[in-house]
Amino acid sequence: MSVEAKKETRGFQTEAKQLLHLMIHSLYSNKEIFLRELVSNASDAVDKLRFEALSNDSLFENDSDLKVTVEFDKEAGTVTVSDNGIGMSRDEVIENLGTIAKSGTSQFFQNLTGDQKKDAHLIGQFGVGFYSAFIVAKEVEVFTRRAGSAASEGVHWTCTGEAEFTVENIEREQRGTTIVLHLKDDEKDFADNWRLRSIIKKYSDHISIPVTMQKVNYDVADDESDKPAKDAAPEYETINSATALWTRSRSDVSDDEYKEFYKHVSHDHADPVVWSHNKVEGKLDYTSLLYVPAKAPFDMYNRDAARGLKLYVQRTFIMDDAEQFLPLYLRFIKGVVDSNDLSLNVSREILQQDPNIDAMRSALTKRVLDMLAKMAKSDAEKYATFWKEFGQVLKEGPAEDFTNREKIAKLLRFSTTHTDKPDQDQSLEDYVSRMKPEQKKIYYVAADNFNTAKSSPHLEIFRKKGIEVLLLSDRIDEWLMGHLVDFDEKSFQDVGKGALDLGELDSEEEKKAQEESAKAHADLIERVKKALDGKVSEVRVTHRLTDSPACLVVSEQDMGAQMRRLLEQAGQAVPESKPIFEMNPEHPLLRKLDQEPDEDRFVDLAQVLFDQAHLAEGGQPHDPALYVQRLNKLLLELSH
Ligand SMILES: Nc1ncnc2c1ncn2[C@@H]1O[C@H](COP(=O)(O)OP(=O)(O)OP(=O)(O)O)[C@@H](O)[C@H]1O
Repeated sequence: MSVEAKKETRGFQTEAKQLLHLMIHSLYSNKEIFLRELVSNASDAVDKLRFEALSNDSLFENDSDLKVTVEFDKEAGTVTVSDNGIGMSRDEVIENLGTIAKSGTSQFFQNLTGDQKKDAHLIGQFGVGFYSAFIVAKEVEVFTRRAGSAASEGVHWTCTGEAEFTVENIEREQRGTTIVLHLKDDEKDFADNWRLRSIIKKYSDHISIPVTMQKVNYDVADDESDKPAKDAAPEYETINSATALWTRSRSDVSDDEYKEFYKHVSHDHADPVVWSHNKVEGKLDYTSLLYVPAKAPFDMYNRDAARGLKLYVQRTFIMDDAEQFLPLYLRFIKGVVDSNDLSLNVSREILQQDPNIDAMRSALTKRVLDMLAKMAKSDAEKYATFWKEFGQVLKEGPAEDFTNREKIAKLLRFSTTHTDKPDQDQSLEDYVSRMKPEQKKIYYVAADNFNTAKSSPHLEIFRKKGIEVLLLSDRIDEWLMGHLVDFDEKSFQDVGKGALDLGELDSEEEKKAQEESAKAHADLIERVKKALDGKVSEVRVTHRLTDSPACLVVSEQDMGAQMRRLLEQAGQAVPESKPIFEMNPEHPLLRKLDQEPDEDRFVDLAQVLFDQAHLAEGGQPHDPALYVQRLNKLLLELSH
């Protein structure tokens, strides 16, 4: 049955056009990567065929010698990459080569700065793929047919890297894909035997199927040696090692090979930061190769974003994004797991139910946590960069993974009053090593941003006594603290919660003085309580303040103030609770208040102090206009 050629010209999606333009310009200094990308895609296509053929042998069409072939024609100025993999249907060609249907694409474009250097870096994180062909080609032709389809359902796609591409149906005997690059005039040097071979060796050695090229004729003069042998039937030879990299022993794989393999599995353009390669034998039999990327992907916080490892069973590719092997808080890890125990027709559903997968998941989780701990120990600078990219995700860990709470806690980094800098670079072990002998708890303050945390009135007594406090300002921090409970047998204490109990950090005299102060100010406490009329649950004198007149505290059982604000912003119902108002009776304003005979002015001043306590912790007065009125009234009286 012949299929109508149906030639059509289509426009690229606008973003694809922009991406193409940007890529051609920003990757100009590393042009040869186009071959890596095309060979990588070809190898993925072969993996997919092998997988689909597990349940439908006929897809091999009597040709199960799976490989990628690279050819060139010096005179015509072309380089051709062919595979006998899964191929594409007409719809798939349009879908895959005419749109960039990736989540995060629009964020990517929002992040572009116009500065070519910075943007080149961004494009690295995005992955360049098929379009990189246009770095060296003025025109790209794709000939393809999906495995299992009729020869008449071949497809021919062409594009000159401008706004449009064409597609038409063609007859194609051979299943799989052939990509022909018509090189730009100044890139014709790529149509060269030795150049192509060395690029394949450099970037595609780890590809597990053979990457072949035509044999060269060594018997002729040097200038002829880059021409294919003139035999009747051309002979091909394999250029790469063609063994799955993870099956090789660690000592046989160079760092560069590990890095190139990472780029193949992750579609990332940048080098990974660290990796861990392990064979496990015994009850379970599997190999894993896990990588930590250098940069967080744009869609790390998108719930639907792809995550997980590439799963192989006895070296046969089974699926991408197998998410059952690692917990969500390690979703940034890339790599491969190859099991000898699973069945070749394993599905996502089966993976979810298999108890062996749980065992692998906890082993792989430990492996990743150990790899991170090792990096933190051996290279603080590297770890700091890692933390900047992925720290927020790791903070989800203690809530998700109770068993590894202690291990994860050791990996956390914080800002603290020890450095008073926004950089999160202090570990809990650092904190504990600096604790005073009498100190029993790890103190923290949580606020909307670093500056509010750092200037929180709750810290005044801690600063005076030289006690270190963690300064938390990430959205997830209070959630994290709710799940950490303790570290090194020391519990965590929010300095804005409950009555301040410094335990042995306060001397007996100090404790006595506090009790006496409370008694001496009983009248003032009553008056303020009346003035604040139902807005607070309690009024008391405090000794946590040295410079501020007053602050707010929530009771031990109540939700922290920062968590409350976050939930309110998200439109969630938050249980009603009133703060405790703590005053510093030694402060001149409080002394003045204590002696204020005019009841109206007393109420105004008490209300202003209450509203200011809200402001100081990054909150809002309940009635900002009324606050301003009261404050102005007091200021005017002052100037009389
Ligand atoms: N040789 C090929 N055979 C079959 N399908 C292919 C081939 N090359 C590309 N494709 C299809 O085109 C899609 C787009 O390829 P492209 O290289 O742009 O992106 P990718 O490989 O998915 O990811 P990345 O851009 O991160 O490399 C692929 O996902 C694949 O479905």
